[in-house]
Amino acid sequence: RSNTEEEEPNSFKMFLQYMTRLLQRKDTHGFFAFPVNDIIAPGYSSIIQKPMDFSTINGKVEDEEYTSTNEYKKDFVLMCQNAMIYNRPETIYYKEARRLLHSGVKQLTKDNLLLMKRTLN
Ligand SMILES: CC(=O)c1cc(-c2ccccn2)c2ncccn12
Repeated sequence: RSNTEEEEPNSFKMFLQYMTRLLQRKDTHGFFAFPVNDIIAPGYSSIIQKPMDFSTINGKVEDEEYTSTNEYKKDFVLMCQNAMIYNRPETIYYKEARRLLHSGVKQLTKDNLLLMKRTLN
């Protein structure tokens, strides 16, 4: 390659950035855009051991902390499950998390990922 890896964004990174855009579009209220804080969610930091949100996921993609789609998928599922642990089932946060989880996991299935990779190359 003419220039070094650092200068040319690698295709895996671009793939994860594309996937995150697709998933984040489903979060229409933006509830999952930033870390949940204890002011809007009392006691959150003592109930949820491993918080996760899209801004953190985007940061990890940027810093190339994901070496596989499985690691990436784990953080997405963690983000949704946290919301289904902290929030009661009748809340909009719980319902949005469940919807996001189901549609996101479907999008991250093996064959869809393969399809996505093919179309991006
Ligand atoms: C994701 C989540 O659990 C969440 C996001 C939010 C949220 C996120 C942005 C704006 C307003 N609320 C929230 N508020 C109270 C309790 C829980 N939450």
